[in-house]
Amino acid sequence: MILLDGKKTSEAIQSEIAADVAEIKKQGGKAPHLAAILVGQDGGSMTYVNNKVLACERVGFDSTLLHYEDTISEEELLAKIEEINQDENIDGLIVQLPLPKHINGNKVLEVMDYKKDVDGFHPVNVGRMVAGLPAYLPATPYGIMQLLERYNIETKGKHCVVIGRSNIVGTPISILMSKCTIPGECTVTICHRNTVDLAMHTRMADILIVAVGKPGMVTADMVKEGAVVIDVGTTRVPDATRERGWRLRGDVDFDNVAPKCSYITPVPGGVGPLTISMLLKNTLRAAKKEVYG
Ligand SMILES: Nc1nc2c(c(=O)[nH]1)N[C@@H](CN(C=O)c1ccc(C(=O)N[C@@H](CCC(=O)O)C(=O)O)cc1)CN2
Ligand SMILES: [Mg+2]
Repeated sequence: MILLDGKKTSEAIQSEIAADVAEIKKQGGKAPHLAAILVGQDGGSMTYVNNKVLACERVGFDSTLLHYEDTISEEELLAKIEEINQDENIDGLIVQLPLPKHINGNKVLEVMDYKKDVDGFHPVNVGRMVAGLPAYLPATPYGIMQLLERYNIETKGKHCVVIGRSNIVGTPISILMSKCTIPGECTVTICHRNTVDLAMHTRMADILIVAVGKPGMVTADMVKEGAVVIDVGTTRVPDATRERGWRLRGDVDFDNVAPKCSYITPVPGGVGPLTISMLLKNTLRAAKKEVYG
């Protein structure tokens, strides 16, 4: 069994990005600039956004963090986004999810300039990804593709089973894995809450990607011998032995599943760190006008 080291891969990608930024600056260009909007005080979201800002500093990007109270109205938030759309200094914009219930996430995405949508969530980027046109790919699926590529994992002709159909992970990764690109060329099955006999499907998976948010839901009996298992779950579960009172758990029962796998991602240290690196990569692509000219 080989552990897919997301931390190491993420560091390698960030070094490549930093070298690219240094070259841009050497040529007299300006640093890529990411703006991040955070609404409210959710602990996980604050950690992720802070980590994004720190990662920007590490690779030499400029960043702007806009943190609003969860009392901000939808109208005010949309107006802020319009402002950033017009700001020529800012290359990429993300709105950290989840948003408070009184704000319509779809409206927020649609008001964003799709050319700055470095999360790849705007319908234009989603549509272009499906059509196989240049687009910003959502960071987590993009990170999974990087892991498969950098570990030279064969995907062509394999059966990939995805559990979860979210717009952030499950749906886009299932599309990317089915495309005629490498990684890709898989036969893909998407499973969700209404799938009958989930284990029957997962046991057929050569590549199993789990993005549900239910700690330990994939048990050893659900996994084929030699499968590649990608665990996207990162749920905070209570743990009195830790100073902070919790630890992260993935969707896969790692201890019992790992011995059956050819490759597996740990949690933490698997897919999560790549989410941040691929956001940086998209921001660099935005600054270089690689996607939209
Ligand atoms: N606007 C967005 N919102 C959300 C996204 C996203 O891509 N764009 N994805 C997730 C959260 N997320 C980034 O935003 C994210 C999740 C996990 C990690 C990560 O590094 N996880 C580490 C552990 C970190 C920890 O100790 O808490 C790991 O798995 O090893 C980074 C980013 C939902 N919202
Ligand atoms: Mg994630």
